[in-house]
This record gives sequence, structure tokens and C-alpha cells, in this order.
Amino acid sequence: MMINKRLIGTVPESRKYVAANVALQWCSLAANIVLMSAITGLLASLLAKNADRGDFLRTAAAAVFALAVRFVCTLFASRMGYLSSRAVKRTLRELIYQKLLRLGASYQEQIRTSEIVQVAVEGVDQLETYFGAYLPQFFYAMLAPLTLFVCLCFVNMPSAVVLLICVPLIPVAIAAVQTWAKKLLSKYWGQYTALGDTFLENLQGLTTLKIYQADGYKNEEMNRESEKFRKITMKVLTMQLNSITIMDLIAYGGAALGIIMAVTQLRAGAVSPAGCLLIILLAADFFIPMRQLGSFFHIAMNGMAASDKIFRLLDLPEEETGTEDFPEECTITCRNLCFSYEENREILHGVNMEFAQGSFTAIVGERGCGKSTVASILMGRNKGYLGTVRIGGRELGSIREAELMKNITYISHQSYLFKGTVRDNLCMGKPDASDEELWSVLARVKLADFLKSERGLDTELNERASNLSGGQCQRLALARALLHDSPVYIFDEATSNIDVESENDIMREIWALAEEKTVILISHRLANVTGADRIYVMEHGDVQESGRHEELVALGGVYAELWNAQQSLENYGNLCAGKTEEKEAE
Ligand SMILES: Nc1ncnc2c1ncn2[C@@H]1O[C@H](COP(=O)(O)OP(=O)(O)OP(=O)(O)O)[C@@H](O)[C@H]1O
Repeated sequence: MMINKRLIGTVPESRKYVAANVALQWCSLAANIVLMSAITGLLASLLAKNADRGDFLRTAAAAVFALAVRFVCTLFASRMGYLSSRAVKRTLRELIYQKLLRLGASYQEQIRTSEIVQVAVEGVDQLETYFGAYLPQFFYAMLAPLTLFVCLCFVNMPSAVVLLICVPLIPVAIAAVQTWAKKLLSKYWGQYTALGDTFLENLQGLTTLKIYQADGYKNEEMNRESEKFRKITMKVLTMQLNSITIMDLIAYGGAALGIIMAVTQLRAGAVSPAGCLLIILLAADFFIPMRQLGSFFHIAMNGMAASDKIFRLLDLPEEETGTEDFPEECTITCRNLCFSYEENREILHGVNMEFAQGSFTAIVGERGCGKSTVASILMGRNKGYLGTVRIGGRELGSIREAELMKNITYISHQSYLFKGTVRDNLCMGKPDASDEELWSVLARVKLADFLKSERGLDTELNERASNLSGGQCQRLALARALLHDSPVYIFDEATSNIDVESENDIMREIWALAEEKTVILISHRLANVTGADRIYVMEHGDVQESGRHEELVALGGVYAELWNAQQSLENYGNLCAGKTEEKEAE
């Protein structure tokens, strides 16, 4: 009953703590039996009017001993609970972390980030209570009635049998609600993670929601979801309260039956007054552990639901991880590359591309034609592709992910900058970089003057560097990438949405970089790629044309069309800008 062998086997260290916890609770029970026996013995002597000083002293000594044992046992039992909780937290979080590392950069193909966060935080906390409280109670609840039965059967067998028979009624009642409760709890968890998802997304996109005045609408949507969650939470609580009421009825009813039996036996002369009193005093102890177990029942149910989620994450299939190093000669070739994010919706349809070592290659094309998908595949983020991707003759999948990350630097239009100082962010690119190196690279991206006017390398950045402009963010991201010093660089729209001056500065650096490194540039703006060694023009997930700029313009195909359209737009823009300047001069 809610004993998940796999779960217990996952944290073997917890077994000894659970066993110690049960043993300590059992000792406490034994001490209680000793105390009750001493008290009933004394009361019997008093009734028989033959109690002497020795009886009082013996009872007092037994009471002190029993209380001391119970105090120590309770103290150590809670310590054992804590130790097993700690072991569970550590082990499970470590397992989740290791699993994520093994899933690698492509983990999002299989599971959402918010689900991982909830499973690793809340899910593991649920299991902490499962191991710390439920499991020891489960075993103790079996052991306690049996121990009491063994003691009381020598006092009066019928009463002991009645008490023992009534105890299993509690787990039977629990089992009856379990089927219904299991469905309810899995629904509860589903809604909980869905609400978490929406909340995280709305929080991240709050500025956008405000700009489009969609925050009110989203607020109502979240209210509706929260209301649904509130209702299901209330259902869960009602279920828990009802099951507790049922268990109380059985526990007190069972104890009452045992007591009635003991009194009947006393009247029939089958048990002594002291024995009857002992049965009355210990009757409740038959049921208390099982009743307590019942109140941990919802903890166990939550634990089971959480463990299902944890195991779902731990059981996610892992692509075979590569074992080879990144090759010295790193020409990249894609042959018949096909990729789908979802079933029945192929995004790349047999792409053929080659990125020669030390060359500057551009990928251009309309929005959504699959340029970033190619880049993600090269970075090892999208794994389930068909066809071949070779780096220096080695299949991409056979290269270790850490090696890929080390040797291919990816810079997108929204490179992540962390809260912390400029130095912290830069040192991610090269942990042992000296201040001179940092300043030199900042000078290259033309950010040095600005930072000198601030607090230099110790300038603090907010989360996602929200206190820098878009252009400054990209310059800093480029500086970090330059420090990384990898043989291959992929720039994915790295200059989109920033000012022209920043774009030109960044492009200049990218061209300089291309003198010694392999550079792949994904760009909408064709003016940025005119000098590339080769340009791939993509359309609807396939390469339509490839060649140098002049060749493609002469071809008069898709590229030429795009080029002419962009040129006339840029000329028109320049014309307008010129006129404004003239007007201002007048
Ligand atoms: N994580 C994803 N899940 C499902 N579909 C996706 C995902 N990422 C991209 N797509 C789809 O794949 C197609 C190609 O997207 P991709 O980002 O590669 O295009 P792109 O050429 O880089 O576009 P853009 O120039 O706008 O960045 C799009 O139709 C997009 O909807």
C-alpha cells in the first residue's frame, strides 16, 4: 500500500534511517506498556488495599524510566526523520540534475522547463515527508498492534483478538478512498503544473502584455485557471478530511469494542481488574499508529504522484551521448538533413550545406524557413534529425556535448546576460582572463568608453542586463563570445533589432573574426553578407540557391529578388534621411 519499491530503492540510504525510526518508536511503545503495567499494578494493589511503599516506589521508578525512554526515543526518531529527508532531497535532486546533464541542451524537446522546476523543488519536498514521516509510520503501524496483541493476549485473549481484528479496518477504509483519490490527485498535479506554466510565462512577458494592454485579459485567464486550481485543492482537502473522519470512527469504535469486551470478560471473571484496566488503557494504542498513518495518507498520495513525475523525468529516453573530441579539421557538412519538431510537420527537407574550415558562410532566407533550426542542430540542441551532419568527417552525434559547446560559440539576437558584474559575464567566456584582456575585447566591441564612465568591469548588470541598451547588450555578448575563442562561431540574427551604429561595429568584428575562424552568419539583412565566401539561400526548409553574392545576383532568382527589394528599401531610407538632414541644415 503506497510502498513504491522503486522509489525506496532509488534512495537506499534512507532504509537505515526508516528502520531506526521504526525501532525507536517501538521502544517508546514498549516503555509505555511498562508504564501502564506499573500503574495498573499499583491500582490493583490499592483496590485490594494491600499497596505498600515499595509499590509506590516501583511505579514511580517505572514512570521515570518510561518517560525518559519515550523522551529520548521521540528526540532520536525525529532526528532519523530529518536524516532520511536530507538523504532523499540530496539523492533525488542529484539524480534529476545528472539526468538533465545527460539530456543535454536538447532537453526541451522532451520536457518543459517549468515542469522540471516544479518536480525538482516541490516534487522532491513532497517525497521528503513521504520518507521522513509516512514510511516509518507505515511499518510502525504494523508492528505496534502486533506487539500490543502479544502482550495483551496473556492478559485476556478475546479482548486482544477483538482489538487486533478491528485495526485492519482502517487501511481497508483508506484503500477504499484511494482509487478515487489517486485520480483526483493526478488531476490536481496536472492543474498545478499548468498554472505554474501560465504564471511563469505571463511574468516573463509582462512588459509585452502591458504594451499591448493584454494584461487584463491574461489576468482574467489566470484567475479562471486559479479558480479551477482552488476548486480542485478544496476537493483534495475535503477528501482528506472525510477520510480522517472515517478513520476516527473506526479507531474510536474499535477501541470501544475492545473495552466493552474487556469489561464483559471482567464481569464473567475471565480477567482480573488489573488486567481489564490495562486493556482499557492500552486499547487506544492499538489504533493510534494506524490512525496516524491514515493522516499521513495524503502525504503518501502526494508523494506517489510526485514520484510518478520524477520517474517520468528520470525515464526520459537519452540520446546516445558522443564520446569523441571535436576534430582539429572542422569543416561542417550537412547531407540530406531533415528535421521535425512535431510529427507530420517537417521543417527541414533534405538540406545540403557545407561550411568549410576558416570560411565565412551566410544563411539567408525568409522568416520561418528553418535557418535557426539548422543552427540549433549544429549546436546539438535539436537531436532527432535525419541525414548526416559531419564535423571534420565525424558524425555530430559522436562528439561529446561539452566539446561541441566548447568549440562552437552561438550568439543569437537575445544572448543571455546574467545578473552580476560585467566581469562576471565576460569571465564566462574565459574564466582566467586578465583585466587587460577584458578591456581589450571591450575596446574591440566599442563598449570600453561607456563602461569606464560607469564602474568599469565592476558595473552591475540587472537580470538579463535590463539596465543596458539593446546595442550594448549585443556588444557585451559579442565580447564574451570573442573571449571564448572557439574555432567555430554561429551568429544567428545577432544584429537584428539594434541601432545601425552597433550593427556596423558588430559586423566589422564578425568580419575580422572570420579571418581566422569558421563563421556562420544567419541574417535577414543581405547587405551584411555580400562578402561571404558562400551564401545559402533557404526557402521552405530547403536550400534554393547557393554561391557568392555576385553569382546569386546574376542568377536572378530568390536571392536577387530579395536583394533588389532590400536595396530599394534601403535607398529609399537613405533618401529620406538625406532630405531630413538637408532640411535641418536649412
Ligand atoms: N521549438 C519549436 N517547436 C515547434 N516548431 C518550431 C520550434 N522552433 C521553430 N519551429 C518552427 O520551425 C520553423 C522554422 O523555424 P526557424 O526558427 O528555424 O526559422 P528561421 O528561418 O530561423 O526564422 P527567423 O528568421 O524568423 O528566425 C518555423 O515554422 C517554426 O514555427
